[in-house]
Amino acid sequence: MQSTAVAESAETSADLPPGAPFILSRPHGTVIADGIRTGYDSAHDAAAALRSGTATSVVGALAFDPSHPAALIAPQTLRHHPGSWSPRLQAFPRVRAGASIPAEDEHISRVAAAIHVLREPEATLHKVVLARSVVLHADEPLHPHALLAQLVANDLGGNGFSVELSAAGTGWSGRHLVGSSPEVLIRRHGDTVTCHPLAGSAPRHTDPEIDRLTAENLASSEKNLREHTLVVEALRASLEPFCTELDIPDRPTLTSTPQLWHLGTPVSGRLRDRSVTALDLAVAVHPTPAVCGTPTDAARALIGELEGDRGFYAGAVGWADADGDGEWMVTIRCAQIDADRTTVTAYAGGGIVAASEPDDELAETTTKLGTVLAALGLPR
Ligand SMILES: C=C(O[C@H]1C=CC=C(C(=O)O)[C@@H]1O)C(=O)O
Repeated sequence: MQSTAVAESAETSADLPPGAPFILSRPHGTVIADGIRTGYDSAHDAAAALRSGTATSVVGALAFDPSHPAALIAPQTLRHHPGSWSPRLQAFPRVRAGASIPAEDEHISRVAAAIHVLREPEATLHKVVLARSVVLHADEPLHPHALLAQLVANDLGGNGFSVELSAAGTGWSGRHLVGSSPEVLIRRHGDTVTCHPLAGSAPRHTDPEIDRLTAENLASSEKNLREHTLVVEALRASLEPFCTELDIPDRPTLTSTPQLWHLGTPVSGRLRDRSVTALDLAVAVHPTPAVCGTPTDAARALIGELEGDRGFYAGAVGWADADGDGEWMVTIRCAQIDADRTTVTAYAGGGIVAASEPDDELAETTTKLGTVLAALGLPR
């Protein structure tokens, strides 16, 4: 059995070594991994190592497509700090916005084509999440932790993550995934399982009255409630076999980021079998219809056809320890930083249902891209 140093620190401002391969900052605590004992490109191998005690903790990222390599490691040390990370902000190199992939018109056409399929009288596809990316160019290498620091500082809850992706193998060496996700895929603490699926969005407004009305409209929007229900029902089906009790409110509540309002449902359950780890649960529930669609296989096939490989966007990042506890976030509001650190690709998608409108869906992705763009000092 390996021994990984697991430290609990009382410091509020966690020290982040520049080479740390993993950090997850959350309002209730920050987890930092340092050093790499073993890399795993298979989530199943990592989960087995954790169960057998070969690894005493596992951190990293799952790709959007579960058949693609994961970027997981058993770290040398895993440190837990109370509260979110208090970053020291660093100066950025100049960053310029490049191409949208696909072009905005093409994204609108793809959404229109998906809506056509969803509206067919005999449609078996009920929802698909379509995404686009924007390529950004930095004049000088951009350290992933510099972007992370700004994302954490901008987020009200101090959410943020940075993961080194080399463990995924060829093509991923030296690349990073950095973001500030508001969506909890799964959290396990003892026998308590929680998650907070989000689906259904509206942009924030600087005028408080318009902002309030926007939120109210979102809470009663049939189209957004439909998008949301599909995610909650998929999670119910995935979690039921693992839980003796499952508490799922009938209606979602409003939750917000600096850029968006979302519909969210706080789900909680009691774990049937304590040998099931947070990583096992993440693998079991990913990808939810918040990033893929309903039914999963048909939606994933359409995404593959229209977008190609998403890499680690719309996957999951998180940690699990020897007790099986851990937390995994959905990798949205994020960017992949290439190995030379001058090319940064930011991603955003949105759930499409029969009642969606293509222009609104383009606007929604633009708003979501604002999380990363604002952190880099770029206008939306
Ligand atoms: C897929 C993304 O967001 C998901 C999470 C919240 C709301 C969503 C929506 O309203 O479409 C998406 O399901 C993204 O930000 O790239």
